[in-house]
Amino acid sequence: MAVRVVLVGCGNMGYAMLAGWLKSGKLAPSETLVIEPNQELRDRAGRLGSVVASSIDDAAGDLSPEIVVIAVKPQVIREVTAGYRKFAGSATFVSVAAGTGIAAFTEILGAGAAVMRCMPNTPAAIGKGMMVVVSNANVKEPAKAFVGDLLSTSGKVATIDDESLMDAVTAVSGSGPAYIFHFIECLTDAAVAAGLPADTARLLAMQTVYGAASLAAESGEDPAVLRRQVTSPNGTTAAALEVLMGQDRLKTLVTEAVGAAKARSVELGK
Ligand SMILES: NC(=O)C1=CN([C@@H]2O[C@H](COP(=O)(O)OP(=O)(O)OC[C@H]3O[C@@H](n4cnc5c(N)ncnc54)[C@H](OP(=O)(O)O)[C@@H]3O)[C@@H](O)[C@H]2O)C=CC1
Ligand SMILES: O=C(O)[C@@H]1CCC=N1
Repeated sequence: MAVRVVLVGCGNMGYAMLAGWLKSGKLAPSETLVIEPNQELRDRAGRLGSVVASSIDDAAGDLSPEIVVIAVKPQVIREVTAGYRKFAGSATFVSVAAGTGIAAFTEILGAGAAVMRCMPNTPAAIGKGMMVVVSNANVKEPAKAFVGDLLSTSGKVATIDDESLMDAVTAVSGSGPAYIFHFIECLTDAAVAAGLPADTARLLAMQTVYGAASLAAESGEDPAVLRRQVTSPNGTTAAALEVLMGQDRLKTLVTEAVGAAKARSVELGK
């Protein structure tokens, strides 16, 4: 089968998306070409059945991909993207890099290049990702639909028209899984400090976050209502929430954290 999608960079994010796409069956492994210099990561992609190469120049055959997904670090994105200029006339480029704007890509690929920016997150690997997409005017409807279809296999897809919102998106859903993982770490440590064995502590922390997020998502209920349903007057939850919510402690911390991530996204784009 001909290669339809070239994935450039198969680290944490690239692999998470690739795994999601292939698991869905919407793309055959042989329709994906992974360019990744790191042999271990290349082999990992190869085990999913993707065609792999260490550089685009080493990739065999005449390629005419529909989509080129750029999933390398923002620090190397310009030099790496320049190596794919030859596909700019025919393929749609999809960048998942934090910060780097569409204008940076059209500077490198030419003003007529079709460029989409997507901010995914790592739960994409199990089909539970959040992907936010913005496109330039050169992206044609069929390519937009194909990318949207592909991304939807990795989770929920939202489209925005205002690219400047991408810094905030990155700070919330792009980086967000790390905040939740850290919360699980903290709850686990607190459970151990409260006397539970380590494996029980981990199970309780994980299942509680999973259950609470699932209930919030599936019930569609306002999280504040769900919170109140747990909180008996003068009970245990009220005691804990006084610590977390008193003087808006957690809210202040989360707002500061999201602000720091957003500021860093802006910086990465410079
Ligand atoms: N991790 C996440 O949760 C998210 C990441 N992103 C974005 O995704 C992008 C990738 O991040 P992440 O996956 O975490 O980073 P990783 O470092 O895990 O992955 C990037 C990979 O690209 C490889 N690479 C370097 N140069 C080339 C090249 N010329 N051709 C092909 N591959 C190359 C790197 O190899 P080597 O290490 O050997 O240089 C590395 O394996 C970033 O731009 C980030 O902003 C967006 C949303 C979420
Ligand atoms: O930390 C980062 O810069 C990337 C972007 C969003 C998640 N990871």
